[in-house]
Order: sequence, then structure tokens, then C-alpha cells
Amino acid sequence: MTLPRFYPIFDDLRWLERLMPLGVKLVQLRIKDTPTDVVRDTVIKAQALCRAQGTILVVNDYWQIAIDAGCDWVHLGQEDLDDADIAAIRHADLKLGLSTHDRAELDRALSLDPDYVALGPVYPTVLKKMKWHQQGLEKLTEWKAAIGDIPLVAIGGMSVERAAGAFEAGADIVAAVTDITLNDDPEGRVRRWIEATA
Ligand SMILES: Cc1ncc(COP(=O)(O)OP(=O)(O)O)c(N)n1
Ligand SMILES: Cc1nc(C(=O)O)sc1CCOP(=O)(O)O
Ligand SMILES: [Mg+2]
Repeated sequence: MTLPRFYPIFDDLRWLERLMPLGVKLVQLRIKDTPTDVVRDTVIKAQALCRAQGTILVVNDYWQIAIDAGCDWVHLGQEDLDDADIAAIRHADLKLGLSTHDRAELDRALSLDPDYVALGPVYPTVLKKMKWHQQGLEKLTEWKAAIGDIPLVAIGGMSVERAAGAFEAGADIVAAVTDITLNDDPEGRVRRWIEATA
């Protein structure tokens, strides 16, 4: 399966309802600091919405809820992996995207046979505090050489303007949050992303 090249990440169902109809075909639901029952409810609704619109939904962090809700994809970071039951995730037929930031994390990710590998932050991000400085485009090239056919996601400070450079460097997919959610015109921005990654 070839994944879509544009991968927006949202923290609220309302973003999905608003922006998916523009033609988003791959989306992540990344909810933080929210009661588990609310997350569960949101994942169930998001999954129904995505199924109806032919969009791939990736659930961040909440792998057990993703299994229970019959989702297809989950994204986990290295800390999430410490508590995750990978066998259960695979048994439920979920595809698995994994975050990486250095070589040790990449080795760990590759040992789990991921369905994509994300590298970040390619550029500085304002979304969250991270111990990692910007990785740069060269690291995307290094990562692509190391992972071969596994899809590579570039994340962190990505924008429409920076996407072409990430693809040239080796990324297969570009993920973005604030380039869309903090934009004065999120709809216009998503349209530009879709054009730029068509
Ligand atoms: C596509 C993609 N890449 C990286 C991340 C970050 O995951 P993680 O390191 O677990 O951090 P949180 O997003 O959970 O704060 C991601 N969510 N998606
Ligand atoms: C959630 C996340 N993970 C990252 C990583 O490097 O693992 S960077 C990041 C933030 C992405 O948001 P924005 O597009 O606004 O920079
Ligand atoms: Mg996480």
C-alpha cells in the first residue's frame, strides 16, 4: 500500500470534520490531557468519519483504544513502546507507525517491523518541548538509506514551503500540525498542501 504524502495531525474531532472533506486521505488523531472515556468516544467517531470518507486514520498513543475501536493504524513514540503490547497490536492487525530521533531509536523501531518510520523534528517545532534539536534534511537522507522501502515520515516544523525539500531529501510523507492549525486560513492551507503533494 502506498500511503498519501500529506499527513496532517489534529487534536480534536472538529478539525477532522472541518478539513477532511477537502481531500485529506491520511490523518492522525493526537489527543493529549483528556479523560480516557472522552478519547475513546472521539476515536470511535473519528474512525466512523474516516471510514465514510475513505481516509486512513492513525491513532496516536492510545493503542488499546485503537484495538477496541477496530482501527487500522496506531502511532507510537519510544516512551509509548515501553508500555505497549506489540503482539496484541499485531494480533489485531493494526499497522504501526513509530517515532525515531536517533540511531538507537531507529534500530529499536526497525526491530519491530514498522509500517512507517517518522523522523523529527526536521525543523524546530513550536508544538511541544523536545530534547531533540532540529535534525535537518541530511538526516532524512540518512534515514531513507537505512530503512529502504519502509515509508519515511518527516515531522517537526514542516510547512508547505518546506515539503519539497523534505521529499527531495528522502521523505515519502510529510506530517504537519501548526502549519495548519495556527494558520489564519486552515482550509486554504490544507488546499495548498494537497496541491503541493498531489
Ligand atoms: C507522524 C508522527 N511522528 C512523530 C510523532 C510523535 O510521537 P511521540 O514521540 O510519541 O510524541 P507524541 O506525539 O505522543 O507527543 C507523532 N505523533 N506522529
Ligand atoms: C508531535 C511531534 N513529534 C515530533 C517528533 O520529532 O517526534 S515533532 C512534533 C510536532 C509537530 O508539530 P508541528 O508540525 O507543528 O511542528
Ligand atoms: Mg506518543
